[in-house]
Amino acid sequence: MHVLITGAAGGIGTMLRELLPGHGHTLRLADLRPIPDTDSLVFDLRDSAAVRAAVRGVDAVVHLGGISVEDSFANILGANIQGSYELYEAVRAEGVGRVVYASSNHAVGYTPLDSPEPIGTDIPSRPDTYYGLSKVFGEGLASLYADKYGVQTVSIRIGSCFPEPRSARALATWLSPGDCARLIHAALTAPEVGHTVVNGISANTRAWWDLSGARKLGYQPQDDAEAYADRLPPLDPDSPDARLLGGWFTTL
Ligand SMILES: NC(=O)c1ccc[n+]([C@@H]2O[C@H](COP(=O)([O-])OP(=O)(O)OC[C@H]3O[C@@H](n4cnc5c(N)ncnc54)[C@H](O)[C@@H]3O)[C@@H](O)[C@H]2O)c1
Ligand SMILES: O=C(O)[C@H]1O[C@@H](O)[C@H](O)[C@@H](O)[C@@H]1O
Repeated sequence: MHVLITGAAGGIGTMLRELLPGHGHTLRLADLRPIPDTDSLVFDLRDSAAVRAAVRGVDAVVHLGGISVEDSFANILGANIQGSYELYEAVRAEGVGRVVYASSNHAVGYTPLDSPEPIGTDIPSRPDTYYGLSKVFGEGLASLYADKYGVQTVSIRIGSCFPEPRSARALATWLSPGDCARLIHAALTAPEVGHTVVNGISANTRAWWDLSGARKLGYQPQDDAEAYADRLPPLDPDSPDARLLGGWFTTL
């Protein structure tokens, strides 16, 4: 498939630039920042004309662009809320069939981790930050554009996607680079997804998230954060990281 990646200069974008071509995809790259040694597109997602030109002719968009941590409401409003709106408007207008949307665990970050059952995606929105709130908006936007205009989206509530787990919390939430590419490939290619929300982590021994939705798309995770457990300090059972899905973001 011909795929536009927004936010392609970022952490996940950098991993996907390496890994998605191995799944058979041809990439067009976009970000606010130039990507050295590439002919990437450089524009702000709030620029509707630039966004429209960027999506023209692709089969799908992997939408990673935006602010990926907590910030002022004004900044989140521009980059994540308006930026995602401009992206969906462009996709609709140019007849692009599919978006893979980088949602986040922080859309449901105040969910308590006290259930004996794995946590699915059929839980209420409980954003833990303005950042998480923008991900609730993004999932709502995807739902609207699927129902009203037939734009298909897989919204992936990503856990913690970094080269290695960075904390004891990430022993549950880690999404390895390889599994991230496998999940995004599944989200790009699964038939008839309408708007589907899935959780996005590796096959972690300590996972509290249910991966059945992602597996239904064809995702077969191959990594487990447990391999890094010896190197990380233990989880304090009284800390937000142990008690709430969004962990320390609830303290921001
Ligand atoms: N890394 C994770 O663990 C994780 C977890 C959950 C969700 N996500 C989501 O996945 C996506 C990618 O995450 P990441 O870790 O690579 O983040 P990142 O911050 O490294 O990358 C985001 C990119 O978006 C670009 N960007 C920001 N504002 C923009 C704008 N107005 N117009 C155009 N581009 C803009 C930035 O320049 C940056 O390169 C983000 O949407 C993030 O919220 C990431
Ligand atoms: O919860 C997490 O670990 C991650 O959640 C993502 O949404 C954020 O973009 C990232 O900065 C966090 O590290």
